Amino acid sequence: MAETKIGIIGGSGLYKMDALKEVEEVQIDTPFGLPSDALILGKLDGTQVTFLARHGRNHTLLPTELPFRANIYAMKKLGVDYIISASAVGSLKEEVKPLDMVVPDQFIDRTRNRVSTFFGEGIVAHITFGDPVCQHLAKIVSDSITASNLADVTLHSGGTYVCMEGPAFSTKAESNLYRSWGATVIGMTNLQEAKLAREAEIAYATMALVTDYDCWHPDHDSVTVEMVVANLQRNAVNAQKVITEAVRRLSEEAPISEAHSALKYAILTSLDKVPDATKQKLEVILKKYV
Ligand SMILES: CSC[C@H]1O[C@H](OP(=O)(O)O)[C@H](O)[C@@H]1O
Ligand SMILES: Nc1ncnc2[nH]cnc12
Repeated sequence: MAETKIGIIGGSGLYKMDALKEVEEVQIDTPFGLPSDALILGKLDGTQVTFLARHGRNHTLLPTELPFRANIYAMKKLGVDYIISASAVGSLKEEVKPLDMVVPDQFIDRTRNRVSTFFGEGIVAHITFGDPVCQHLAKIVSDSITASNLADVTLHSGGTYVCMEGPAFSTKAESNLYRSWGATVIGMTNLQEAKLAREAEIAYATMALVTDYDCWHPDHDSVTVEMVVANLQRNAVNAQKVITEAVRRLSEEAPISEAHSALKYAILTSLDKVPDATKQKLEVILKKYV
């Protein structure tokens, strides 16, 4: 099986990458169960990458049901050091319009039914998460959006992504609350991925595709799945162009990220006191340190 340093997680509307060549599907079992779908290994413009459809290729998993730990663990097992996430989001700001692209640099966690850590069962670790996105990778994604010269798409570099539980969209009171916090976009999936990727020492950044104005905007209809899907279909080709460019730059630059050493000072428990079963379970993540 080919080693691959670059992972792509495709969200709503991005269930496969048409430009992938020499494709191989691998089903990876993990101590946290099966990932959302088989991982697709292939070459994107000559660079080996791993692609995963976040909700499964037929969109069968709710945000709450996503096996976030299995997804990140499986990527780590394949040698992934960088993850680019493509995600549909609603806009919380007038100037961030449907079809625009945002590369968020902060998150607010409004989820309540999810496990967001690999640790526990005899090992305690606290990663630093003040800057939850890899700034080098985020810059590559932003620069790739600019370089792709997409008609009618404005890039917003930076901004706060509110991660809500779903599956229902927000109430107007919630949407306006997030606006009062200064947040930029809202989605249901990226916070756990970013946290678990950091724990697994994988650099993470998101290309957020704006599909709607959520429900706060007085001049726009409240968000519906129909609206999201229609805008995603318009944007899917753009998304793949940007990802191809970002993968090209990433394979050339291969920046060292602070994420790559996130566990260096984070693990509090002496490893000789960690139960063997836990060490085995986390082997893929801990191997540098044991
Ligand atoms: C189809 S609208 C709601 C759905 O879309 C986003 O998914 P993803 O982040 O995987 O692109 C949002 O988070 C919800 O899961
Ligand atoms: N308005 C919205 N709220 C939550 N997730 C979304 N994904 C796309 N649009 C969204």
